[in-house]
Amino acid sequence: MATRLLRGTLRLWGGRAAPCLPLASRCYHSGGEERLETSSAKKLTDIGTRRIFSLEHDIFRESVRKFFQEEVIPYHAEWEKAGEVSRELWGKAGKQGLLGINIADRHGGIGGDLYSSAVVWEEQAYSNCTGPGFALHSDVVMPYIANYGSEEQIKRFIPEMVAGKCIGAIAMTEPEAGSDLQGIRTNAKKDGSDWILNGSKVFVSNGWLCDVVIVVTITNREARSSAHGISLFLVENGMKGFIKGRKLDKIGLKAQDTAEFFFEDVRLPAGALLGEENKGFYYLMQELPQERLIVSDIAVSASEFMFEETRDYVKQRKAFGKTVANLQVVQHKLAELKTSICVARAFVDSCLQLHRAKRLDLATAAMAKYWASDLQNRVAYDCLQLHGGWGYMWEYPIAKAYVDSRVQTIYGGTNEIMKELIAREIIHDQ
Ligand SMILES: Cc1cc2nc3c(=O)[nH]c(=O)nc-3n(C[C@H](O)[C@H](O)[C@H](O)COP(=O)(O)OP(=O)(O)OC[C@H]3O[C@@H](n4cnc5c(N)ncnc54)[C@H](O)[C@@H]3O)c2cc1C
Repeated sequence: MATRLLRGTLRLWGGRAAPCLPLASRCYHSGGEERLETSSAKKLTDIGTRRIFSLEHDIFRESVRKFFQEEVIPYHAEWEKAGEVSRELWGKAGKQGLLGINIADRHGGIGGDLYSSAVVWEEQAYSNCTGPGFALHSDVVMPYIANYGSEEQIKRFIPEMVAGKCIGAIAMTEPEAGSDLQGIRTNAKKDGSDWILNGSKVFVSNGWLCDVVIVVTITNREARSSAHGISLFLVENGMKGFIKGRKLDKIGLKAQDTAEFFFEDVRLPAGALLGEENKGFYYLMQELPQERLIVSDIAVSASEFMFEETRDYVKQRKAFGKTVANLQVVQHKLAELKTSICVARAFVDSCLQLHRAKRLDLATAAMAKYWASDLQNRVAYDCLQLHGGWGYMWEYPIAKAYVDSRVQTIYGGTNEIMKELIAREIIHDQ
């Protein structure tokens, strides 16, 4: 399996094997002291920076960057019009070894480390293309199946998902319940050994294209709290009574196929239950820090991208006989932006390190998500402003980056909920 991760890499090495692989199961040399942090690098998006990464990650990053440049950027405008990316892209990503990187190879995943997954999240943010829901599929949905699924479920779904033949989604939010997950109404009742599922879900990323969706469901209304009566089910496209409503018309993420679902007496076999009955809320609490870490890493990466776009723009745009970059007020704004982004990068890199060591707690992940996504929106605002009127035009990448930033403070748990989690930890009696 590991060879798949290196497929792109090998090309760069002229077909020779790279010195060592960034595998989850293997101890490898980190980059060490000689690697520049982004604050000292020529560009915030440079390859070969940040001490959490190694040379092997750099080689992998080269191949991922090339993938986004060749297979995603040229088609993205077309996908924005269609409201979805092509299925073919998923197959190409699977062939390139970009899906399920951090899933153990004993489960049919690629067996790469967390940092290699982060390389894919970051390179997608640098490409300014938000259509492909790779991070959600690989690093949100697949871990639930790998960590809580039966052997049969793992064998059935993981290899197909790694190949990009089966697209995954997760449906928690309902029209009447988002932040307050315990208020969901979608329910499953036992009928012999089967379950009968009824209800609806909304805002499901990858929803239109997905082949399998994890549905968060009430299974015990009499539980001492609703958190103790929630279960997860794997629901497959084409099941009778599983209806995909429509692709939702969003202000940004135009190529992302966010959808709504209806479940009308969907008969689920016992084998569709993911993990144990009524343990769903516990599984969500275990997995949500990773989802929030992804949002924070993407937020900082998007900020790095917007900063570099803006640096280039102000250095060539002329006003009052000199470039805009020559104006001191602009220089100070750039200094503020760069400092804020580099400070956020340092914290998020430290969270990546903690998570790799399985030490990232709920409140720290919430801090990263809240801080980085808020920053992304401030950076988007200031960078668009520095582009003047052209920044408001869709043909300029900053316009797309601006609208795509907005949702980051909302999904994965709103930033108000993040503050609740952080505050709870602060006032919690030791
Ligand atoms: C593009 C997009 C993609 C998404 N993808 C997915 C997905 O794949 N799967 C999925 O399940 N969901 C997804 N979501 C849903 C997202 O996670 C929810 O929108 C989010 O959790 C907020 O829930 P809500 O929209 O119901 O807002 P509400 O819960 O109704 O909140 C409304 C406002 O009240 C505030 N609020 C609520 N409770 C509190 C509180 N206790 N203290 C302070 N303020 C509070 C909120 O912060 C918010 O500002 C997606 C959403 C979007 C927009």
